[in-house]
Amino acid sequence: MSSMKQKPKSGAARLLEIAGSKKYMLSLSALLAVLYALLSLIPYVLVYYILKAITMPPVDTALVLRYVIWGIAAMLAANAFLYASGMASHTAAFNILYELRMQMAAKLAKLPLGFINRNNSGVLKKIMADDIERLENFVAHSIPDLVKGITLPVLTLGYLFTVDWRLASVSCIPIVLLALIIPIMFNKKRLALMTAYHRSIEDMNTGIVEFVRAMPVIRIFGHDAESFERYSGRVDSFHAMVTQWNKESSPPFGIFISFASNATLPVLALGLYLYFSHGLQLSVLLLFLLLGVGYIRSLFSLSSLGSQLSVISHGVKRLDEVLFSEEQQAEGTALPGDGYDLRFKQVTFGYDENRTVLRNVTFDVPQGTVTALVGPSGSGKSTIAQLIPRFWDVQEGTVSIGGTDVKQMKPEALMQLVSFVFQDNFMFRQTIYDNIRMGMDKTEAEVVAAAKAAQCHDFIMAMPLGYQTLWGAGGVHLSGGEQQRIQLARAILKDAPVIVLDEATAFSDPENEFLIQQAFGKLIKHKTVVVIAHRLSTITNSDQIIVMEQGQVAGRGTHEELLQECALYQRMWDAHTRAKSFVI
Ligand SMILES: Nc1ncnc2c1ncn2[C@@H]1O[C@H](COP(=O)(O)OP(=O)(O)OP(=O)(O)O)[C@@H](O)[C@H]1O
Repeated sequence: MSSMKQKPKSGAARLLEIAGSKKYMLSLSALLAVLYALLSLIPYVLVYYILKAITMPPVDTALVLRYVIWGIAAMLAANAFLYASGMASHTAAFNILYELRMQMAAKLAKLPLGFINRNNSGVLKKIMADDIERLENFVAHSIPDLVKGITLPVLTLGYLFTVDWRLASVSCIPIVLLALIIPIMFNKKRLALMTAYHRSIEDMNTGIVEFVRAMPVIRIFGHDAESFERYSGRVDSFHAMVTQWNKESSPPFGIFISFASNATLPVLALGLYLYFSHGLQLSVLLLFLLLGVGYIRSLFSLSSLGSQLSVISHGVKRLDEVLFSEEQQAEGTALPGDGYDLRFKQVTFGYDENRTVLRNVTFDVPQGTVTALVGPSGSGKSTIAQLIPRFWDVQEGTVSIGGTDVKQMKPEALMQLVSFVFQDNFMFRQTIYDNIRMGMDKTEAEVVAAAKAAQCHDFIMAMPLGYQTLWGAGGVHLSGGEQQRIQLARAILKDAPVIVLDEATAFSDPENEFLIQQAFGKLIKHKTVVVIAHRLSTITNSDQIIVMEQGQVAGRGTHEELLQECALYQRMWDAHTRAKSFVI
């Protein structure tokens, strides 16, 4: 399989490159498909000999019987070869699927974690499961079909030319037609249309999923499917695309289908003429009526191969976008340095080359202190947070903990150092106990102590099997606030010296606010903490507040200092106090 560093090929070339990794298996499958094609012709040829024998008395019954036996034997052998060819191509296909999935998994492990967050799990699942699965179709079916589709007509027509060149020439009409139509069907314009068509199917599917997810909001605001533009727009554009596709592809395809379906007529017309006026043998005429059009079926499968390939290539393109995307820089080997001071030094970062999101950001978070990040939406707070556990790598400057650049640190050591409390509460389908322990090397007493500190113990004990209750099993339900506290229990158990926390996680649920604040207090005690703040009142006591504005540090200090010195902070504080006095 190709090196991850080269630029990927595209279309059929890339498909063949992928298939090429199991060359021998596929060559075997192709060879067996050729043998199938050869043997599957024999019964027809024997029927011709039988007809010849019985139309020319005296009939040699022993010979006819021999022909019948050979015919049956050839038919059985042909099917055995077809089976073996399918087995070989399927074995190759499943091996390729396995390898690609392993490559994808290995690649995902090397990509920045932020890449996985950005491409939501649904998209990655689609690539790893559906797009790779489609390749099975190409390798296991399309390649043998292609071999059969070419070999069978060539062998058939080759043989027919040895019997009667005039009728054989007329039998070639469908092939000539296909040769003329294929370049028209698959010209650049149609290929582009085909790609647009598949993209429009995907857009529509995404629109459908969004529509279903957004149903409560849509209903509350009194909308329906038509007024939900993202849905209706996509359905409309799919409809327009199908109409255009039909308009463009129907004429050439229609011509081919109607000629190919009536291919018997010219053979029959010429055959009858030759039979009545040039003494053509009846057996020859029947042979051509059987074989002269019999090979057309395999041409039909060839004609649909093009559109199948386009669907598969589209999926492989998406797969390659992951397989060839830039990996995180080589893993560091350094162990954490002294202490847990966190330092951003002249950090510049953008998610892509075209747009800088953080510009020259410098600040220190001394060990054991709390720093709050505030600023308008989109100012870069979450981006700063994500750079600490190296979800992304900075383009310029350094992020260091205890004096060691996080890029130089051993990834496992960095992960030990930092707890990142996400906004999404992710629960695994396993017991509550394992959901807290998360594979960490901790004792049961430690797990329970963490659950108690996070104010989870009581509601866990009220569940049917306590800590051993399976999350996701029927009837097990936890409120949003309870799930947040489980998340805090995980972080407390991990006991990492650096904590990155999205304030929304800690305080978003008013009912649980008191309990969550208690858990939060236990979590951050004596830790180096960076908190992304959404409500200013909760962070006025922080040791330090960093005010972000359009990716730059606009102010730094304590609440009182910033009220004196930072105009943006003053405006934010005013807005906050006004909002608090707003009563419905
Ligand atoms: N994964 C991503 N890929 C590309 N751009 C991103 C990504 N995440 C954020 N951005 C962009 O980076 C900029 C800073 O976003 P960021 O989420 O850091 O801001 P924020 O201050 O945390 O905003 P909020 O308070 O709304 O969460 C925004 O313009 C945003 O559109």
